[in-house]
Amino acid sequence: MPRKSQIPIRKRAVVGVILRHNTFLTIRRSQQVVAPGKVCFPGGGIEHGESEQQALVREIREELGVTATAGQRLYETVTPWGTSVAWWHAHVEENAQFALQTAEVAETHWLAPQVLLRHPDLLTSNRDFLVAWGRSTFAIPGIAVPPDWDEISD
Ligand SMILES: Nc1nc2c([nH]c(=O)n2[C@H]2C[C@H](O)[C@@H](COP(=O)(O)OP(=O)(O)OP(=O)(O)O)O2)c(=O)[nH]1
Repeated sequence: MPRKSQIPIRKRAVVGVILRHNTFLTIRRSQQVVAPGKVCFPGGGIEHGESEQQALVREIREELGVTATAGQRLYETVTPWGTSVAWWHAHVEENAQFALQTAEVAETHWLAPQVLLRHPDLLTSNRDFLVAWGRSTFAIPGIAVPPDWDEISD
């Protein structure tokens, strides 16, 4: 997905990339939201007057019931449906206990990058994000691109 897009921006969203022991925190979206059952990162729409960091912390609190801190801004994409997505590294405490808002989030899983990339229910825009990471378009602090990445991302 190109970073500079001709697609008109209709909405802005923020996504949290949270790591633990070389795995990503992923959510399975509930059946009641857009893209039901898809697997992606926590996140959501940026409200009027909110910064990306504020939206990131609010969305993670609403969806997972934990307090996150924003790390660095990793990347930016525009989805084919016109949402500008800011991808942020984020942190939660090692022993944080999630309290899921089940109307939005059906379940959480810590997934290795290779598992996430090959996940049959992965949100397509997240595949683009992972492929861009594998091409070193940007780095994610604390995790290296797996050596077999090229073979599995073809
Ligand atoms: N949550 C989330 N959204 C993503 C990811 N990747 C991606 O392209 N998006 C897009 C899908 C949506 O267009 C937008 C935000 O999605 P959303 O459905 O979770 O948020 P929303 O604004 O509809 O709902 P809300 O939580 O703000 O109420 O970002 C991802 O990994 N996680």
